[in-house]
Amino acid sequence: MTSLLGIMRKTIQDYALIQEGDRVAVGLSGGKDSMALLYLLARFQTFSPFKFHLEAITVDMGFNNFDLSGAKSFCEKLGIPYTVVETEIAKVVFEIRDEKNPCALCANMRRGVLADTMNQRGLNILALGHHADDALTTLFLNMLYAGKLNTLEYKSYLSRTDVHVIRPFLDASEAQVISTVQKEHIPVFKSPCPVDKHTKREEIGDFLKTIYKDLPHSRKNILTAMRNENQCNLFKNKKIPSPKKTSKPTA
Ligand SMILES: Nc1ncnc2c1ncn2[C@@H]1O[C@H](COP(=O)(O)OP(=O)(O)OP(=O)(O)O)[C@@H](O)[C@H]1O
Repeated sequence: MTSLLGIMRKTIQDYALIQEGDRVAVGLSGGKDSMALLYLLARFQTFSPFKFHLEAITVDMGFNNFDLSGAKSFCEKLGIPYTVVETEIAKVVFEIRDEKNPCALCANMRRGVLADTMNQRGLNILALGHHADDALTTLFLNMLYAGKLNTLEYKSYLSRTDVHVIRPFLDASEAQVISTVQKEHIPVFKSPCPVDKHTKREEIGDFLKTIYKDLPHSRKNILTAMRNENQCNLFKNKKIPSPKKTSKPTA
C-alpha cells in the first residue's frame, strides 16, 4: 500500500499545490487530520524538490476548555513556528446567533481569521486536513441539504485575502490518515466543540458507510464519478419558453 506521505507528495505535484518559495500555513485544529498533515508536510519539506516555508496556525474558537499545550510542544519538536489566534467565534455562533446549523458559519469565520492572520505573517498558502471521505460527505451534504452538486477542491482561491487554500490529503482515505497517526505516534487532541461528532456531516458519513457495506465498490465508483467530467450528464436541456399569449383584439 502506498504511504500517506507518498499519496500526499503525488497530489501536491499533480495539482501544483505548493511551488518554489511558497509560504504555507497548516490550519491546525489539533485533530488527527491536520496533525498528520503538519507532520507529513514537515517531512516532505526535508526532501521536496522545491523550497517552501511551513508554519501552523490554530484559531482558538473561545471554548473554555481548549488546551493547546500539546499542539504547541508538537510544533516545537518539529521546529515549526506556531501561532494561536484567540477569538470569540464560539460565542457568536452559539450564543449571539444561536445557529441551528453552526458548522458552516463557524468554518467560514475560522477561515476568515486564518486568512487575515496569514496576511499579517506574509503567508500565501493555507493547507487544510480534508481527505477523500470528507469530499464524499461534502458532496452528499450539498446534494441532500442544499440541492447542489458541489464538493471540496484540491486548490481554491480566496480573492479578498489573496490566499490559496489547498487540500493535500484529498486523494487519501480517512482510514489511511488514522493508520498513519497510529503508526507514527502523532498526538491528537480532542475538539472542545459541543457539537463535535453530532453533526449532519457525521450522520451523512455513517449513512455512506452503510452504503459502502452493502455495495462494496460504491465508494470507489462515486470518487471515479466525481472525476469523470466526460460522463457527467445531468439535466442540461434548456426549457423551451412557452409562446407569449396574445390578447384577443377587442371589437
Ligand atoms: N480551530 C482551527 N484552527 C485552525 N485550523 C482548523 C481549525 N479547525 C479546523 N481547522 C482546519 O480545517 C480542516 C477541516 O476542519 P474540520 O472541523 O472539518 O475538522 P476535521 O475534518 O475533523 O479535521 P481535523 O482532524 O484536523 O480536526 C482541519 O483539518 C484543519 O486543517
